[in-house]
Amino acid sequence: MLHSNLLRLVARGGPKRWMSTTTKLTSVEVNDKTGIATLTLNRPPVNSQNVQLLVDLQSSIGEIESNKSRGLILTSACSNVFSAGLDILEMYNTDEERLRTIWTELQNAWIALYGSSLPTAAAINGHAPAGGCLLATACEYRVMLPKRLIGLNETQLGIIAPKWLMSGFLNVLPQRVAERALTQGRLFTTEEALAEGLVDEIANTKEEALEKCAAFIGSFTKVNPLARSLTKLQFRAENIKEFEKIRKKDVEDFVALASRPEVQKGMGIYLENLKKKSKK
Ligand SMILES: CCCCCCCC/C=C\C/C=C/C(=O)SCCNC(=O)CCNC(=O)[C@H](O)C(C)(C)COP(=O)(O)OP(=O)(O)OC[C@H]1O[C@@H](n2cnc3c(N)ncnc32)[C@H](O)[C@@H]1OP(=O)(O)O
Repeated sequence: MLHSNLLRLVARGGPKRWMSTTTKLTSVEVNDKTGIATLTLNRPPVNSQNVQLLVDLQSSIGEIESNKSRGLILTSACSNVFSAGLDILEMYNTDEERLRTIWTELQNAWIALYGSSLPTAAAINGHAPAGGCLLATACEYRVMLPKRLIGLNETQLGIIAPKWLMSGFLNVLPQRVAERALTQGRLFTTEEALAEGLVDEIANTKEEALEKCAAFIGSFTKVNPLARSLTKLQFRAENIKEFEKIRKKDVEDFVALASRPEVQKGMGIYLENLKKKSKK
């Protein structure tokens, strides 16, 4: 009781310490009382994942791990979007070297989060399609605001999510639900996501979502951290091993796919439609 009251107080603006951070598109704030770090994605308007955001994300995860925080909460500074996934503008009309860098940094960011020994939770305070869902499902626990969308919608864009990118999704959904959702490119509403187990709880505000994530991380207070992390990593080891085997080839596959003229044309149309929609 005392512990959960303390978490609530702290989530509402109790004593906080800003850590020194050299990154710009992510920030890290460690709560002095709980030792829990909040990692915020801060690339308005939609936290689309460009190389800089992905590199900053890795650096912030490293910072949190080396500062021995008790856990990590991933959230967004954007008011209605957790992350819109990869920055399509950055993948459009570019060269192979840039594509190689984008994909390598996406892989690096995913493995840093998925393979983190810390307890991790996502406070999903907005839409989380594609790469946004990837980051959320790399965490161990998800709390989402109502009436937002989450999912791997790649097939809707005519693209294929590789196996490693589905790992987190497959960790939380029954195979049958995951297969159907991935083949349909389905985006779940928050309420549907809760019913299927893609998210763990719903919160009405970002503050409440942070509080619930902190309570999840607080649930490990009495568990030996080494035993906890080794147990977590045993569950994830097979996916990590498979990923390590194919990661180089996966980069080349992505570069080949994303450079295809018809894929580039599709990206152009998709971007145009996004822009038209945002002007309405
Ligand atoms: C796509 C080709 C890929 C090639 C091959 C890849 C194979 C690998 C497979 C999987 C890996 C992962 C891939 C991805 O992550 S691809 C990205 C998929 N993301 C989406 O489909 C989401 C698109 N965005 C939206 O649906 C909405 O923006 C929203 C629901 C997230 C938020 O809606 P709203 O708050 O209404 O904002 P706007 O739509 O008005 O957007 C504001 C602004 O931002 C621009 N924008 C949105 N998303 C992106 C994005 N992903 N990349 C770049 N820019 C984006 C949008 O165009 C607006 O711009 P403005 O008009 O200039 O203001």
